[in-house]
Amino acid sequence: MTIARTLTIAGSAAQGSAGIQADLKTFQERDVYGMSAITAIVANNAKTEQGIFTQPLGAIEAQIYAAFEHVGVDALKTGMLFTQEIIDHVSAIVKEENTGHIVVDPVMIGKMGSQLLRDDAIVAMKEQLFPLADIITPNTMEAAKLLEWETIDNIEAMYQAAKELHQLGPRYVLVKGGALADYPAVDILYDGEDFKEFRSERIDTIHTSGAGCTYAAAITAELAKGQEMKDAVGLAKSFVTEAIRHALSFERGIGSTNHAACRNKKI
Ligand SMILES: Nc1ncnc2c1ncn2[C@@H]1O[C@H](COP(=O)(O)OP(=O)(O)OP(=O)(O)O)[C@@H](O)[C@H]1O
Ligand SMILES: Cc1ncc(COP(=O)(O)O)c(N)n1
Repeated sequence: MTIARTLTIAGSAAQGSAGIQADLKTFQERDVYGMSAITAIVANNAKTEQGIFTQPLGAIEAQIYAAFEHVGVDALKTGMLFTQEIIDHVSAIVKEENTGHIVVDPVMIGKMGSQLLRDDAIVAMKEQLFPLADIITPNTMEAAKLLEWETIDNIEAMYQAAKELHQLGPRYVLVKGGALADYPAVDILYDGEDFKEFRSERIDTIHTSGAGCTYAAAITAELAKGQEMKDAVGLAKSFVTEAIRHALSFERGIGSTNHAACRNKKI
């Protein structure tokens, strides 16, 4: 039996909703083979680096090589990379090894407030990683930070941001509008020529931890299976919308996107 092979290079989110955990759960739900290279272990929900345990560069490198050498990779995704050193190292390996698709989710701050990318690592993300990417998937806050804009608070600004981010070298830019509370959940895809909007109704829930990771992981899975980018994003959008609709509350603040919400549906 053959199966599409996916790799996530990201942080471990101990509470299970986001990061590596969200990615592997999503890969499983999308019927692809999932592998992981853990960059950091995140065991905090607070606004400090306490509880963030960065992995040594050698350990990150060994995990990525294990995936490429023992199995092979049809598509990979990056999530929390945290430091400039990790971005430089991962970019160099991916450039040398990869022949498949690359999805870059420029994770910066977790929904629960953890800083997941240091400010001095943003330049490396833009210069080293974005030119390698088939698609980058910033939310509005991340897009504004990448462009050194004060804010992105409407759909016109999302369009403009997608255009400017495309100049940094990725094949596609997907600006996610989940944080724009006055609008439906609109995301803008741009390929350097054409725009496409992906819309869903806004679901009234606070339990969206992991939504961005789940969305990018689902895109990665669909690309690994051979879908074209627009179809991959469309399928992933439907998947993440259901995961938010059936989100899990653990009655302790922000709960989790439900990665298994589509298990018995045809999406
Ligand atoms: N309340 C909501 N209802 C419906 N869709 C939503 C809602 N919030 C976010 N989304 C959608 O979920 C996907 C993830 O977007 P979001 O903007 O939350 O990413 P993110 O901020 O990177 O997520 P995370 O911080 O969880 O990684 C997008 O398709 C977005 O439009
Ligand atoms: C290790 C890790 N990676 C990514 C996220 C972002 O996801 P969210 O913003 O939903 O918490 C996270 N919280 N933790």
